[in-house]
Amino acid sequence: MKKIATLGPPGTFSDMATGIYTAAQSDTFQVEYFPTIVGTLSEVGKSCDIGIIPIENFSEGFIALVLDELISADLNVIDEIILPIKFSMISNAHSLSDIQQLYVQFVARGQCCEFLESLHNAKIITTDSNIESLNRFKDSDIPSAAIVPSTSYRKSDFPLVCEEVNDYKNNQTRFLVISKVSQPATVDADKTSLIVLDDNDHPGYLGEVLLSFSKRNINLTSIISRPTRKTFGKYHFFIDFDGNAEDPVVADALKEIGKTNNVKLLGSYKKAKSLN
Ligand SMILES: O=C(O)C(=O)Cc1ccccc1
Repeated sequence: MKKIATLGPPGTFSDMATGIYTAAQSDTFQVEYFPTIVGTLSEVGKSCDIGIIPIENFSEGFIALVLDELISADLNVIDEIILPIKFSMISNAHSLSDIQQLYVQFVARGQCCEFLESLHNAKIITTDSNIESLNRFKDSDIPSAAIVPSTSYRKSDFPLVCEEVNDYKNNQTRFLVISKVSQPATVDADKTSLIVLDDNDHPGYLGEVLLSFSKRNINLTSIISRPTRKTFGKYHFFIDFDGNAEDPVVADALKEIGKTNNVKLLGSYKKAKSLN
């Protein structure tokens, strides 16, 4: 049976995304849980065949440490999943002003800024997963709180619950399905991800890359840079676009870009539908 790595413990949003993915596959998978996002990624191709990790929140943007891992590791993207994300705050205190400490996962923190700003007395403790926040809160013996997935608790168990503490009602996160072994793109793959690695900086560098797409009418869906962390002012570019790398027009664009740039093709896969 194939093994799939995801962020644990069970009940995280990553676990939910994993459930959606596995339910749609003909293969059966054994889910293996890891305590951190980077730890999850590092098990892909080792103890696990594939992995599922969050890559982008619709308001906060990309998760930098995932982008950095994709630059340095030899991994392929084979699918994506978009999940609605709703957070609640649960507490053992009776009023917000009594809360002394609050646990929140480091990605979740940026999605609940307004609510967290309103808590003046609480010390914020960041965690690696939303279920770690839940568990550490349950273990605490002082007035505490946690930001947790709205599906992860029973309202009647806590004296104080604030629902939908996420800044945006329509909050959602995109997850990638990652594989070490490159897999042939499915026939319905209509999106491609790549990284243009900065080792050819010159005037017009990015413009040339973009022109290879625009002159072929290929629609970019995202472009983002990450610093090389070797020299100030040097960046790698992550580009997502509509189309399959095996489509002749796309292949032609990639060939042209590849002539003068070091391109890391992450993969072509079926684009997930954004939720309204
Ligand atoms: O901790 C989780 O539940 C995760 O899967 C990471 C995460 C955090 C915030 C939004 C989406 C995913």
